[in-house]
Amino acid sequence: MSRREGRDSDSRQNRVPLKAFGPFFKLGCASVNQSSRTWLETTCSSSIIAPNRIVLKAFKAMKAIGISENKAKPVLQKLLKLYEKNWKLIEEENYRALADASFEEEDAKVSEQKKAKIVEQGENFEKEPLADVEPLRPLKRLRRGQEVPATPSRSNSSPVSGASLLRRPKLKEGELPSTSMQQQSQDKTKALQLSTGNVGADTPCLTYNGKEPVLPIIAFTENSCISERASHGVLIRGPTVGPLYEVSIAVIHPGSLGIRDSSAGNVSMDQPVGQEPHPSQHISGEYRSSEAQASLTERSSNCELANVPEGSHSSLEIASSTLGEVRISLTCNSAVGSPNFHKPTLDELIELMEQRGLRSYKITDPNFSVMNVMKDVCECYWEMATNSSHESQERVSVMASLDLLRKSTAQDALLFGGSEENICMSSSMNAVVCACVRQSGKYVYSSEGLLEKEFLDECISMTQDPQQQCLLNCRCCPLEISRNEGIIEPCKAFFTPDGKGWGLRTPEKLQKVAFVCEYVGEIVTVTELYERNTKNHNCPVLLDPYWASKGVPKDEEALCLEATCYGNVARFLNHRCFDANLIEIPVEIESPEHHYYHLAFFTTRDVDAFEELIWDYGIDFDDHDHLSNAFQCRCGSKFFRNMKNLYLSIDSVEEGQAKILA
Ligand SMILES: C[S@@+](CC[C@H](N)C(=O)[O-])C[C@H]1O[C@@H](n2cnc3c(N)ncnc32)[C@H](O)[C@@H]1O
Repeated sequence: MSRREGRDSDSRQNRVPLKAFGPFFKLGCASVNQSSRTWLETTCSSSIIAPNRIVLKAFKAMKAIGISENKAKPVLQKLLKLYEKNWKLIEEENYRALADASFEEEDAKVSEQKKAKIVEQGENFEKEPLADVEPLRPLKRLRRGQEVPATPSRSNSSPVSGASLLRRPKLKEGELPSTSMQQQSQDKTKALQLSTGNVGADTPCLTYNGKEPVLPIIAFTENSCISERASHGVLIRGPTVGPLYEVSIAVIHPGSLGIRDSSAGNVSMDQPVGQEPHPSQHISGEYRSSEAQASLTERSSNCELANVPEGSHSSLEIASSTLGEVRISLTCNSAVGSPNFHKPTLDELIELMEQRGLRSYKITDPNFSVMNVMKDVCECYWEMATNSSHESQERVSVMASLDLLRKSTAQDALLFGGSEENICMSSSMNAVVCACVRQSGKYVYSSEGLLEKEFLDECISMTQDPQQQCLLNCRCCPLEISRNEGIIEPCKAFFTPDGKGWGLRTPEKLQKVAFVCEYVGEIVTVTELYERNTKNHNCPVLLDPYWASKGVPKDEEALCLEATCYGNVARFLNHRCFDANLIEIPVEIESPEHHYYHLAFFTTRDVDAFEELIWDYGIDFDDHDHLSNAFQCRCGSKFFRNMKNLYLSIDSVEEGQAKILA
């Protein structure tokens, strides 16, 4: 298994398997299929239920949480019809669906009553003197088509011209004031506890006096706290009275999670059955790396707005795959017209879901996090989109992956010390820092993230004619030129006069920075290298620069180049301490991940004709544990590192020279 594969499988293992969270997504905060999405709208006849033991058991369970048989019965009928009499679904989680649906039903009734009352009282309120009017923060924006009011600062008490003013409600004794943002945030915390059914006896409960819409505060019911419910559902209340507001719902944008884009996904409000969603309610995913950096708070505040039409929708769909196989949605009780509606922030929502996950589903994994789950979900349908034969999905996923590739390679190349204009993109998988992009290199992707036609044609012809393989690489790189035009030819092996065995030289004078040749050899693991136990080692070169930086280096994983048995002329290059006339430079050709590279030799200074070509092996001659101890250095450099063998070395050099002269 390659190093890359190894890492991928590791990360897969660390992933929380999605199916483990099945129930978590299915109820309360998420639904998984079309039928459950619209179950509240379904009607059915009462003849479905027979008063048998199973039914009585359901009623008993409802009674235990304060729902009378009379109330539970019609709801159960609907559910049975919807679930096609599948009792298993109804019995799940101690009749969770039935409980939730009963509450919804009840809320809807209360809402109707409240609605009438609020309208009536609102009319009276209009007649009160303006002196008492305190400006309140208007909801974010009025509905499309209405004028958008300027947003007054909360500290500024003077009303902003043209803004619609909302009134602060008068609080009854014992009620929580909501005059400061801090107070609101405390309220939110409490409200969050409330909505998960986790409330202490002394938990205050904000009530509504029925006069005006109040400051947005997270989900409270009017007369009773949500805590009275046994339900654990995430509840977002939308306004059902007064003007229709466009409020920001905590939409989790897959692309803003810093992960691969769930390109096929949509974010939309539920629509009544049979109705197409309005295009404005869809937010198509598009990966933006800058968004990926954004904090959670920023992300939530950047969310696009979704319409919450009056008196409708029990479910807010956060994300879905195009074909609807996967859906994540929030239960949204907009049937109850609570002017106390407060848009939950993403953090609040996550906290709530985590509490829910930990409590209701007894998740014991300390690393459980909703964001991880979301990430998994998005990754899952990313994969679905990638594998799907659906044309648009394919196109989107290809675009996204190219975009990712482009960004990551460009960023990596910059990390490698290049500048943007120096990034060579003349290969589909390549982003190397080199000057050739200035001469002929072009960016191979169009602005839409699609491959340039010319490049595509080139790739196709290369596939059809393997002889053209080299076209994939950057044809202006010295390495490619040398392959095609044979720069290596002038280098000749010769027997050195100073006891180093064979060496390499060129009959031509070489300019400084000239490319000389590539180091070619067998690719073996470090373990294999040691196992070979080659006595007369050529200098093995480690090919993975991150080998040691990834924790404990593993010899069986790290790859290196070994030229003892197979290689090119570079195998005759001898070592010189420090001031060698060649330098080895790693060059990326095919690898997009910067782990493996080719090794190219360039001159560090002008080199005379027939001067030996030498490079610094970079070995530590005092390190007796390693292969470097295999020979005694005779380079004769004044920066000689093999001090222990200094005299031996000089003797040998002189001896060798004497031999040659003779
Ligand atoms: C890559 S090979 C170079 C070609 C080698 N001289 C030959 O005849 O095949 C490396 C080997 O050359 C010898 N060698 C290279 N540089 C040397 C140096 N500075 N002093 C002594 N021996 C050297 C060592 O035996 C070393 O293991």
